[in-house]
Amino acid sequence: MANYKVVEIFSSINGEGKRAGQLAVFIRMQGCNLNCRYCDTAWANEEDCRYHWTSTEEILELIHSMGIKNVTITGGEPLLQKDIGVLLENLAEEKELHVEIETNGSVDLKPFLAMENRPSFTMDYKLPGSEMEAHMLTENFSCLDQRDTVKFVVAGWEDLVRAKAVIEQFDLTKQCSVYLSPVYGEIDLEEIVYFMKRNCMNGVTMQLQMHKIIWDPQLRGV
Ligand SMILES: C[S@@+](CC[C@H](N)C(=O)[O-])C[C@H]1O[C@@H](n2cnc3c(N)ncnc32)[C@H](O)[C@@H]1O
Ligand SMILES: Nc1nc2[nH]cc(C(=O)O)c2c(=O)[nH]1
Ligand code: SF4
Ligand SMILES: [Mg+2]
Repeated sequence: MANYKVVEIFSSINGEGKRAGQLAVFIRMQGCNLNCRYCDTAWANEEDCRYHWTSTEEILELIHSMGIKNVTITGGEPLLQKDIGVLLENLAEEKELHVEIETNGSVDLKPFLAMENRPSFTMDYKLPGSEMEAHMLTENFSCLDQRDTVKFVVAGWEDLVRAKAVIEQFDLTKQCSVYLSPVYGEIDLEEIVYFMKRNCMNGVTMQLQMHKIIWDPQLRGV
């Protein structure tokens, strides 16, 4: 039986991405292969973080019991779960659901492409401010289409400059949605708008994490 290390399941409005503001069920998995300097869920990556081995059936049942049609799988790094393909296949069969998966840009997406009704990927490209850029697999860009998003979380000017270079090098706005999002509380928000205007960044969306405005940014399960 396929099981997953789940640290929390909750419903909220999605604070990020194309469906920001809509209700979603969040499934957060334990563990990550990266260690972004600013990670807001570092607690979920700790070896001794308490998790619950949860089966595919239990996850499906919970989603149905909540009556919510958007599902966000996150972590930690959800694509590191050994059986994640089984969960994604099962969710893909539920045609009324819209499933998205938040992934850190270091895990190969190819194994998940063949599936019918595959989930939407929101793939981070980690910038210098994360100290994790060396782990990025740029081959992943060619796996993405209009269902998907590349997200750049920016800590400062250097990150903005690098994000622009990557967007241009891979012509990302033609391929998928492209988002710029601030590292919470670190960068002057006006600086992002100024940079976008100065560089005429058409087709790029700036987005703030809505849940950190509504609730205490440290709060879990929202
Ligand atoms: C916690 S991660 C989990 C999924 C996956 N490991 C990843 O990095 O995409 C979910 C999203 O939160 C973002 N994030 C983490 N810490 C943040 C912070 N301090 N401010 C803004 N966004 C942050 C990540 O960049 C990612 O887009
Ligand atoms: N409300 C809310 N929306 C989110 N969208 C992506 C999240 C994540 O942690 O991946 C997240 C989260 O933690 N909370
Ligand atoms: S990849 Fe995601 S979960 Fe892992 S450390 Fe970075 S932001 Fe946190
Ligand atoms: Mg979060």
